[in-house]
Amino acid sequence: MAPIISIRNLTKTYGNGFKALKGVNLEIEEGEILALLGPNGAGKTTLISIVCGLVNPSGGQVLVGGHDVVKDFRQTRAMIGLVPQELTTDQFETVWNTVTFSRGVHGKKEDPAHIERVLKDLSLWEKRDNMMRELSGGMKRRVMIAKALSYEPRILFLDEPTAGVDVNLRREMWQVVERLRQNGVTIILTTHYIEEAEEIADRVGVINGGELLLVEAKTALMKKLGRKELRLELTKPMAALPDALGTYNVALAENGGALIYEYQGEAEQGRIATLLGTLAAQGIEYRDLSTRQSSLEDIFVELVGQRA
Ligand SMILES: Nc1ncnc2c1ncn2[C@@H]1O[C@H](COP(=O)(O)OP(=O)(O)OP(=O)(O)O)[C@@H](O)[C@H]1O
Repeated sequence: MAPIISIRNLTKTYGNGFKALKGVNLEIEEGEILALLGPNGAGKTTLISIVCGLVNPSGGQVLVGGHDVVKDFRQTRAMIGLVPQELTTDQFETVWNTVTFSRGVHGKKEDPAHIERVLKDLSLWEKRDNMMRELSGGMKRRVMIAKALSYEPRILFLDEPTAGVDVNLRREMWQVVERLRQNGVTIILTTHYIEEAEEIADRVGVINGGELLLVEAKTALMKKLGRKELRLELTKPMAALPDALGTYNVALAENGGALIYEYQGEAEQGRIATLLGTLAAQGIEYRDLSTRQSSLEDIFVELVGQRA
């Protein structure tokens, strides 16, 4: 199947000479959820803005549904819903009108049944006659999504959908995204929260300094780059590592009270049994044992050299 979005050798140099994108290649399949991670100024918003036709590329090409975003702007824009970071609604308008107007602005003919479905899906139906200013922050964000869905886009861009919202609201938003995916909408979201990408994305792209460092299925990424740690709580603390453990990637922690073996991939995992055998042979006893997998956050820090 042809990808719904195809980005080829995309570059963007702003008027002041700043290179915000340096040759980005990316294909996005219909129905997937892609999370774009990157520190401030990485180029995420620039990339989204070009795909949405709001910023002109300096070089390369973007196809949406097979159409060029510059030449066939109308067709491509109609396929995309964009939920920006800032809340942009009239505070004295009702929820119903806000969402209905948005459909009209995008040139679609009235369809109250569709608006009703969208509002119900986003748990906004009870609030349809309330004014925007009467809503909580989380509800306002959901109205922003409803506005984007009002004209039935096949692709939805969410620019930092949960920036600054509390944990409960964040979880609620993730459920909304999951429901949208079940309806077949392709979703691209930018986020600073690694946990968010870990929770809801199928694939993760990491952008830094205008370059897409990698884009990979989340599970494959965790498998490939993720490290594991085996931790043994020792019965008797050790002052130093015995020579017999010299060939293993082990270290002492907690003033010699714990032994940590860091490993990556199946081969190193296979050495756990030998390591435990060596410990037994040395008379080193432990009272507890646990393993921990490095998170996407650890992987990100390693790639980008800083936190998201
Ligand atoms: N109109 C502009 N003129 C000049 N430079 C710009 C312009 N817009 C963005 N930039 C620069 O391009 C770089 C990428 O910006 P962009 O907004 O795409 O980053 P981002 O990854 O979305 O960051 P954030 O996470 O902070 O939103 C930044 O260094 C920014 O200062």
